[in-house]
Amino acid sequence: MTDPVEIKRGDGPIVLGLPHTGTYVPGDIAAKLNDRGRELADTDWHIHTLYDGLLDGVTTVRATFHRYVIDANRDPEGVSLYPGQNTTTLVPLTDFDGENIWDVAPTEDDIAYRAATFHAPYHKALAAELERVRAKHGVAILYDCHSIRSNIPFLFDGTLPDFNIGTNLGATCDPMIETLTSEICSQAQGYSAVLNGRFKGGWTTRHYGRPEINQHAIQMELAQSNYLTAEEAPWSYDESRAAKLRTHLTEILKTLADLAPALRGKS
Ligand SMILES: N=CN[C@@H](CCC(=O)O)C(=O)O
Repeated sequence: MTDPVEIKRGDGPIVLGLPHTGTYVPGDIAAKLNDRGRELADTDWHIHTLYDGLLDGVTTVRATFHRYVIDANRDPEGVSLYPGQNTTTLVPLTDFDGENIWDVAPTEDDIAYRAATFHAPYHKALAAELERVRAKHGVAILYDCHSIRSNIPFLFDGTLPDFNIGTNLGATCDPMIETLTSEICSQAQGYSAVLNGRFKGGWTTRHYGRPEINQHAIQMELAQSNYLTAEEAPWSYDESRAAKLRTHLTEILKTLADLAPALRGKS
């Protein structure tokens, strides 16, 4: 079986989480998806490529499995990310358009198996890397990397801003982290940005973001139109759009890495 998690260790204070860029679906689970589900439309396409090589010393923790197997950015206890609003669940029953993705719906036993086999190893690795980095630097900053189509009426009205920064209303990181990130995004020419808009940070950001122990987390949800040729299959990577976006992502990551020593011991 494909290893559920890929780790690249660096010696710096930043850890990139990549929960949704994996496309691995074991054959027995793929056989239960319907044709629509097998399109894997809700992948954070090419996000690992987009962030590759932007920051020296960065650590990356990447789930190789697809979010339709089990969603690494959802509470393993099954608690909804946005109670009362349309969202997708731990093992999603629908895609982001609210359409059924299964021919054979997952049972409670299926969910428990996938939680133990995929979700838990990913988070064991992510927690261990954050611990390692924090022991070395006295501080760790988790930057959770995401992307999504910019028009999804089932999830939100209108068109999503280009940079969607989530800190669960400031709870998951030191204020300087969200302030500096927001400033860079707002000043990026030709892009729009919002802090804690529709996307406030998923379970990963909320779970690991503990400023009181010098462990900070921030989520970046990018509109896919900024680095894909089109927000539809075949989800092709657009080198020239990506190159432009990468300059701003580099500035964010470098700024956070430079900030990290000042956060050590602040709390
Ligand atoms: N691309 C993925 N988006 C995240 C959004 C989480 C959130 O902030 O609500 C997800 O569904 O896990």
